[in-house]
Amino acid sequence: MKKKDDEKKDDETKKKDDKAKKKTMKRKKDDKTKKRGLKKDLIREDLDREKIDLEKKDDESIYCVYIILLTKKKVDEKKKRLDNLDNLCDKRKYVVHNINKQENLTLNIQLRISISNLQVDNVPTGRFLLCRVISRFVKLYALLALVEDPEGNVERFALYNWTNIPKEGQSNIKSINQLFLPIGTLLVIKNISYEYVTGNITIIRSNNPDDVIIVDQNNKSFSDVKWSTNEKKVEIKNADDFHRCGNDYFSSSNYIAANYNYSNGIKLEPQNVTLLINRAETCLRLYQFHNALKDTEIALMYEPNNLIAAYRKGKALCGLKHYKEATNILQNLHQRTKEGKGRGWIAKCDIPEYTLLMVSKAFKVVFSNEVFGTMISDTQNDDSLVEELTTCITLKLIAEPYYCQEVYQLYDGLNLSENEKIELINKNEVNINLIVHTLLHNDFGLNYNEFNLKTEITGTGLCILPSLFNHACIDENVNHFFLGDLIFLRTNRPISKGEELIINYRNFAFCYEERLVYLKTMMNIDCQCRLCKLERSESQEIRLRMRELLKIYNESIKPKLLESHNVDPSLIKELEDIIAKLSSLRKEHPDLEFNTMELRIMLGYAYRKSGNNKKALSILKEAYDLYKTICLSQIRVIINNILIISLELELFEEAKKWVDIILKIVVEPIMGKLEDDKPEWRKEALRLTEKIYPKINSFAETLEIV
Ligand SMILES: C[S@@+](CC[C@H](N)C(=O)[O-])C[C@H]1O[C@@H](n2cnc3c(N)ncnc32)[C@H](O)[C@@H]1O
Repeated sequence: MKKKDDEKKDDETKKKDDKAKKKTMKRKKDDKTKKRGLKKDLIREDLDREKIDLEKKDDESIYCVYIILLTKKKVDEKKKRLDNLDNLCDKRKYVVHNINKQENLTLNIQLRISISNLQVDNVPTGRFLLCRVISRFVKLYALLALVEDPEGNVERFALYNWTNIPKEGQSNIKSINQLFLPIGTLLVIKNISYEYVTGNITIIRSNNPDDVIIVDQNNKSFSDVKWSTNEKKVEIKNADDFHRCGNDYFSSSNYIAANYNYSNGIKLEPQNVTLLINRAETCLRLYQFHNALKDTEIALMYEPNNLIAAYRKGKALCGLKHYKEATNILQNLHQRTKEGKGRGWIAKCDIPEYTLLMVSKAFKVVFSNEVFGTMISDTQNDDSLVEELTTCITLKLIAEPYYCQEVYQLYDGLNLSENEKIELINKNEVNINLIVHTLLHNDFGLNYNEFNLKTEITGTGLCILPSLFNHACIDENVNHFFLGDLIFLRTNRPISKGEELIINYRNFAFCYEERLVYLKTMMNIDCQCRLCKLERSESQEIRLRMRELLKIYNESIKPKLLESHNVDPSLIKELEDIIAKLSSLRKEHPDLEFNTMELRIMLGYAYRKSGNNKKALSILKEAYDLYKTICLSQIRVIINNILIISLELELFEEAKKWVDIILKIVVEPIMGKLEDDKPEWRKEALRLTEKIYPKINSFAETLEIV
């Protein structure tokens, strides 16, 4: 019975509990509905009002609604302002509050520090950074944005310890979408710490909101400060300007600023493939693989055969660890390029003759007089020069490892897999093997060992952008020329849009076998120039015959001519005979008949030695006419000899004409096309040759040209 009573009691209690539970649930439901109603009301109200008084609300969720609301209202505007940090940031919307007080700005402008003077891991005491926000802030582990200083330096900026839930009773709180932190906000930051985030990526970090002063728009404290980008902004008008500006930042390794400029260009020309693939490269370097992938995919939509876009897409996929997809793309790319030349320069528009394409400062050069303590150069010294260059570059990379990426991006001939290469590039590790191989394929001789010219300083150097030019043994359309450690690249004829820009790596003797050793064995070049094609197509018999004739010249004629005081006329006869035979073997292609070039110079020398200067002169002039459009380096030797003989024959007017010809050959790659009808060019040109080819100046002095 007791048991039954107890059970009854339990039932009643249970019923009461259930009733209470139901009541609580209903109340909760009502609360929720009320809150929803409140939110709806707020949304409705806010749609009508531009500003709401956030400080009055204390419920975090209401702030969230506010942000969503703003997002809805400004969705179009925000789409336009696609920020590159978007992919990294937390997509939930935050309201972040500044809890510091606006300070009275009595800062001494002398204590302002520029971004370029910040040093990693060194807090500059007493100094402050004046900067302005140039990108939207995003909330990641901190609040992140880009800032620029008055000098135009751009850097990442992270604000730590800013609360996103305001504490009760706090005044002076602001949300990131309200009064401060939009693009253009002027900030003063004290106690700045400058750090590496990963690799060589740096960031300005502020740990204490009290160190950040948001300069009121009406505050005139910094009204005298000139902002370099204000001036730039006036100048920048179109996508090309942004492109150029982006490239400038890119070459100084400021990938954030480069990205920012490319993005501005893309806003103006969304279908500009070059801008898209350039921005993709900046994203890759900033480890923003998602963004890089997006850009390359858009670029490939417009230009499905764009190899660079495909290559960068492969790299982005690697970065995202989609290895299978990346391998497919890169293998396909390898297939498409393996018979080609790899990267190179292609004309994007018609380029007129004598256009200066590039003046590039060498990454590093070494000169023969630095290495050997002498001005005299010879072939044995070439290896020592390259060794010295290897040492210098290695030391430079040890001291400044962030330069590794610049050097390692060049072709190295090591056949590393894409991943291995990317890993090496990302590590910034000094790798001697890679440096040696990179130099092997990219070093530039500063002066070639020319026929008996032993008075010039030679040298060798590594140049980054010029290293992307491919080679042709003849018909190169770009000439390159060194002045100190600057390399000048100038077109030597009009170039049409789409044509490849080509240089001649080495103007050495045009003997096929000799060239083949250099091209195939050393440089891994399967040259398809007119000359190489012709030589490949010639029969074995013709080749053997040529070799035989050249052997006779080298072994039994040349040494005798050089050594003997009196030239035996039969030697001259023999030499003429060989020249005639060699020419007849190429009679169908007289313009590609280079085997006789040295022989013709030697014939002129022989006639001069035997006292027949007139004959010597006519032989050399004939040689000049044959090769003047093709072989620049040897042409200088021919003209030198013509000049010497003309002076000996006292043909002064003629000699002056030849001084003009050689002056132009030497200085036009640097100065551009010289106009005959403006005689003042001679003075300028001779000032230049004094430094680079003083031999001409001694001729000019003898002839009293200046
Ligand atoms: C100085 S790099 C030139 C840029 C290189 N194409 C790249 O992708 O970085 C020299 C290398 O380019 C390639 N190259 C240059 N000219 C070439 C040509 N005419 N034919 C084939 N490959 C060439 C060879 O692999 C050579 O070792």
